[in-house]
Amino acid sequence: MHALLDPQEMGQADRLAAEMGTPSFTLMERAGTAVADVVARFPLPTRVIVLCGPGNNGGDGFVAARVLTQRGFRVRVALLGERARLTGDARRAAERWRGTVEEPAVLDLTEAGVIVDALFGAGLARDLDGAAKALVTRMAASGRPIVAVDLPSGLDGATGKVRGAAAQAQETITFFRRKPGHLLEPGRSLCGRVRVADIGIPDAVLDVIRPATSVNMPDLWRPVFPLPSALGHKYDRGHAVVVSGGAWTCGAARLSARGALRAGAGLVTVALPPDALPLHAASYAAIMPRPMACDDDLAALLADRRLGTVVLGPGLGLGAATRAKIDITAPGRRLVLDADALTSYAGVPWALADLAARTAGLIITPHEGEFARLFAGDRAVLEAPSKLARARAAAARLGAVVVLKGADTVVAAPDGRAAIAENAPAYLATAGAGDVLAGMAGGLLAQAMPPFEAAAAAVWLHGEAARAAGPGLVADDLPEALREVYRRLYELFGVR
Ligand SMILES: NC(=O)C1=CN([C@@H]2O[C@H](COP(=O)(O)OP(=O)(O)OC[C@H]3O[C@@H](n4cnc5c(N)ncnc54)[C@H](OP(=O)(O)O)[C@@H]3O)[C@@H](O)[C@H]2O)[C@@H](O)CC1
Ligand SMILES: Nc1ncnc2c1ncn2[C@@H]1O[C@H](COP(=O)(O)OP(=O)(O)O)[C@@H](O)[C@H]1O
Ligand SMILES: [K+]
Repeated sequence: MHALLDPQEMGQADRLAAEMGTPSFTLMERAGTAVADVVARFPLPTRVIVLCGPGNNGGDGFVAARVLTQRGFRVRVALLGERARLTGDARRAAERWRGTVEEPAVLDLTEAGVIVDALFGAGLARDLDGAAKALVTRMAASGRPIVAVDLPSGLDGATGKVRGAAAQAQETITFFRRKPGHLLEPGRSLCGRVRVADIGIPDAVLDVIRPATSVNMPDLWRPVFPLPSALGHKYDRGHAVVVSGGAWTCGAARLSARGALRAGAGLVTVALPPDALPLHAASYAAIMPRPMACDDDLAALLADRRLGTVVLGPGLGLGAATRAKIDITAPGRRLVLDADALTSYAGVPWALADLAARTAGLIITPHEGEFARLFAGDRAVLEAPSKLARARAAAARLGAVVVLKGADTVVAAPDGRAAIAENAPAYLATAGAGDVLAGMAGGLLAQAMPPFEAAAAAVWLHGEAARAAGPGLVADDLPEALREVYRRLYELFGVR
């Protein structure tokens, strides 16, 4: 699993590594050397300025400065704070640096060919202000390439938020595993290219730490991903239902239905108002339209308990009529709720929690606007410290899997597991893309994937489909592009 460690967990990894035989100063030596390796890609005789902070991030900077000097670079080192106040490993690293330690104020940062930002990393404890903020602001204004040690200083590794100030890095070198702040915006953008250095912390520490957050990658959901079997048939591959709006708004449900089919659902039924029939029939011949002139028709259709998975929301309209359809559908079924379905619960998340308890599994797929509307007034959720924490709090509140969308889509489960996506290209933000995603999640849920894994797989596949379709994509391209993505995924999973 591509685990992500928050700063506390990273500290634990550090301590466990020491218990398993690798002293923390050895880790610092390796970390600083790894930073030097990255900086050494700049050509000799590049002038390097290393800005060290008062803690171990600064210690890494001292090590990097020493190694770079040995390799022939011209290195100047400045320390934020007093040298006499350095302690522990950082003090030892500073003692091994034989050159001058300057005041940051005397340096012209624009003279640097590259700046090493070793001011603050995992130990950032509060917003930058005073001299620290001024130095980071100067560094940002220098226009020089910056290599950040662990994190751009001022970026919070747990949240991806900027605390006071942070300078755009060209590259960031972090250690052992990435942190959530490397993936959550604006952190991801600020880090530039992120490299992960192996500094000798054994993977076995993860068995103790058991991190709950990971990058959304296939290894997260591979064990439960539905692969077609030679002995199987379409009825083994799940039956998803998409509930459609009328003729004027049914494009959204058409996209969802196509997403569900291409994600591998064996059958997709669309419950639709009669005026939407020609449009759905023209969309995919493979979908099965069923008339839904009134709620009783929906109830009659769902009397067939094999229709166990339902997608509701895209283009469905707001308010009581939509809530009524959701009420009819929920008991004992797996549901994906998106768009209008979510806004129909604006400000009453507890009603959605009640509903979730009646389902056999619920995934919700809000974008930030829908999320804010749904949880309006719920400060514990809306004011949680990061997008990751908000999604987790929401999942716990609802007893549902929450897909909080965006460039850094977070999937969170009520049990605390969470995954952050990093594969969605910016051009995925286009009308209807979310409708396809909801359908794909429904398609995977129908194939008996558990809700967290179904949601995570849908998000990853959706991002890959966008990349496969390429720039200029419209939402209609996404289900088609899934064929290529599945072909590659099957290869990866060894399916012939
Ligand atoms: N864990 C590992 O396995 C490994 C970790 N390694 C490295 O250690 C780094 C973490 O080191 P760290 O814990 O010493 O914290 P660090 O980022 O240097 O900052 C703490 C210092 O900053 C200060 N300070 C904080 N906020 C401030 C503010 N807003 N404004 C001003 N000052 C502020 C704070 O002062 P205080 O809060 O005590 O007043 C303290 O002096 C990690 O990022 C990685 O580079 C590697 O060596 C390899 C192995
Ligand atoms: N900047 C971005 N980079 C990558 N993906 C994005 C970005 N912004 C939004 N997305 C993705 O685009 C999709 C848009 O969905 P949504 O907002 O529901 O649109 P719609 O309602 O039109 O379908 C989501 O999957 C979201 O994660
Ligand atoms: K840093």
